[in-house]
Amino acid sequence: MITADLFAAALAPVRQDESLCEGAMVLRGFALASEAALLQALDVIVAQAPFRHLVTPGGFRMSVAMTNAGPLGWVSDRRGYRYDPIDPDSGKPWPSMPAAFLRLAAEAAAYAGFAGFVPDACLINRYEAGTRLSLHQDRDEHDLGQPIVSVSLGIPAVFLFGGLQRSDRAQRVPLAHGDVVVWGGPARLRYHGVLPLKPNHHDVLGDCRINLTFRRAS
Ligand SMILES: O=C(O)CCC(=O)C(=O)O
Ligand SMILES: [Fe+2]
Repeated sequence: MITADLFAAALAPVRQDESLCEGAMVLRGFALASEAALLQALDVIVAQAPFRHLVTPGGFRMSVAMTNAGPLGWVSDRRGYRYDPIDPDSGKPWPSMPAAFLRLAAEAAAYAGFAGFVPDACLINRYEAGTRLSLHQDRDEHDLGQPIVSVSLGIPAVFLFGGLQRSDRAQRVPLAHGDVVVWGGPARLRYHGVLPLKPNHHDVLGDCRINLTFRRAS
């Protein structure tokens, strides 16, 4: 039955997942199936909590513009980094976590081996040409047993995925619209960042890249 097998192989969805290390995976195109729902939900969030440039505790304006959805939002100011249920710009709770966000995050986490992921924070980053995110660890979350799920939308970027020490050599991972990266378990505290974006254009999102990172903050 060679022919039938060939047909089955041709019809199976093409998934090209890449392992970055134990506990970390790139799921190519994983978010494409829910693209329309994600973008619609994003519009609702940004209307309620517009993108803004936060200030680091050291007093520098971050080049990435940020907002949040969910019960907790990540904020930075002169007092430090923290999760806060209130948007400091509006004085109101952050926009609620859309169902399409929750579902995608849970599905991607489960696919990468982290079943039962229920994020309570989605940090939304907007990058333009030249914007970068320097190497850092995501370590403000209470339960480091839960993974991070990161969804790339819009123009491409090069993601840096390093080791457990800042000085460890980082892998350069090109990320395109719809790609999802999941890291947890032994990879949860790996340093990571984003190289300065090259000017580019995306049909739906224009000249920017939007990244959603789902976290269990509490
Ligand atoms: O934009 C990305 O791909 C990574 C974002 C990130 O590391 C973060 O928001 O902590
Ligand atoms: Fe991060």
